[in-house]
Amino acid sequence: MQQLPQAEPHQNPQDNLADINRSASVICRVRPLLPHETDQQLVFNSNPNSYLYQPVKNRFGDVTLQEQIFSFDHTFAHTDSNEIVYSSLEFERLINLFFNSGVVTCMSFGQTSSGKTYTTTYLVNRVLQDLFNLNSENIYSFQMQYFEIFGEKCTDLMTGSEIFIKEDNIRNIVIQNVQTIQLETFEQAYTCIKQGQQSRLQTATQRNNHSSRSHAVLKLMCTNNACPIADIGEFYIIDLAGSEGSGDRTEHDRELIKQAAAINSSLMALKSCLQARMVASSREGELRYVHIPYRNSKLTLLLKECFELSSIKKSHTMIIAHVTPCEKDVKQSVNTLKYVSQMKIAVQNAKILTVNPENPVVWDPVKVNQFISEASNNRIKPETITGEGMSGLQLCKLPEPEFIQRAMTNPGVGEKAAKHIYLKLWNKVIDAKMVVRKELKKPVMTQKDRDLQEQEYLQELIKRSK
Ligand SMILES: Nc1ncnc2c1ncn2[C@@H]1O[C@H](COP(=O)(O)OP(=O)(O)OP(=O)(O)O)[C@@H](O)[C@H]1O
Repeated sequence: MQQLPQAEPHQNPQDNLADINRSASVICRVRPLLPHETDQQLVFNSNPNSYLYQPVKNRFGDVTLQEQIFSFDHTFAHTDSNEIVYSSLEFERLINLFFNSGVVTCMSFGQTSSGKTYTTTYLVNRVLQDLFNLNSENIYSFQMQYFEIFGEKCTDLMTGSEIFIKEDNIRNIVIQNVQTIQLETFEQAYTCIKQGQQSRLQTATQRNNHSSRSHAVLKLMCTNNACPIADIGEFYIIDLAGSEGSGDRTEHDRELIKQAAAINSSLMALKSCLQARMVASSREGELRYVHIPYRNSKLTLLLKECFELSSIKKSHTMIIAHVTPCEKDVKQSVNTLKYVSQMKIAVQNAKILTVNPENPVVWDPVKVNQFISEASNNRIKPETITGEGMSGLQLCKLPEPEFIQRAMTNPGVGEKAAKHIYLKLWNKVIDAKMVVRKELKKPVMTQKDRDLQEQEYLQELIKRSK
């Protein structure tokens, strides 16, 4: 068979990585051949794109390698170590976003035995190390939740109890019955995670002696002790269960077939959301609003923020596509690369919403107090509801009975009046949502529009200088 061209030397991805705020990056990692795969041909090359060499037979029976190219923000060859992956992807920037109330999601995607757990385990340890190293002045406190999703069933990996992933009344995702662990040192966090990993659903399959049969989600949270009203930062590190092609399942028993079906169906839901997200991004104007079916699985419900066309939160989603270098896995590898590289196109066109000051969710404590005073004609003292101060998001998260009870501590304020103020707040939330919908339908600015705007701006400057 034809020789595979040599992998290009490792490159610095700095310029390739997408903007860290409100965006995403797509990465590809190829693992090396394993000792039992020495009879397999390496069919990958990488950097700066991923080239896949698909073996094809011509009519004379000769096998040649046909090149396919996929575009990623960064690719790692089979020779790159875990530390090269970690340092090249500039996790420090993601940690900074997390410290600044952002939502970071890093997920490993790919077929069974492609190296997802190998990469994720290392990333988790390095992120935890850096969290504590970068927090030497104890400005931040960290908490973690660690759970697995198997089909529609979610289990806390620390306690073994069933947990529930749901949407609350302001469409935030909440996880009920999960244990939140306060993290004090790297060593304690490391021990907790090791313990959780041992509880994860794993089975020996024909492709992997320790195949993960569930999606493992580590959710790290960060509170800013210097600024209690700052939103909590969230950092999700997700080791997805591997997809299995028919060739990977020939020796499966009943239980394994059931597991494979559950894995493949939730990955299918994830792929549908990625696809819908891409369609939405590639459209303009009225057609831009596309339904993203994130409620179709617990996994996609949890990842809702990653598919949002627009959000007021700063976020970054990193998807690491894992592939094996083997010739026999080409079909599955093409599938993985195709789906994940779509996300790059989607993200390039992501829309950043202008912050609507009328949206209670973005209010600062001063604006919150002003609203309570004005809406109640000064009958309610704001501090009776907000204590030492509350952001708008915190106010919206206050359960209705609690809000009413606090408001009624003011003389002369009855239940009806308290409820009225609560409804006024919620009307504002709903009005803000309608504005978002309208904004999404606005056409996205083309390069031509931007050039025109630039020209007008220059002319204006010239006029003023005269
Ligand atoms: N980059 C790498 N370098 C060396 N060995 C690797 C690398 N990536 C994976 N491996 C090895 O390949 C095997 C399969 O890896 P791993 O269990 O991480 O796959 P996986 O994608 O998580 O599989 P599954 O979806 O079945 O859980 C393991 O023995 C692992 O040590």
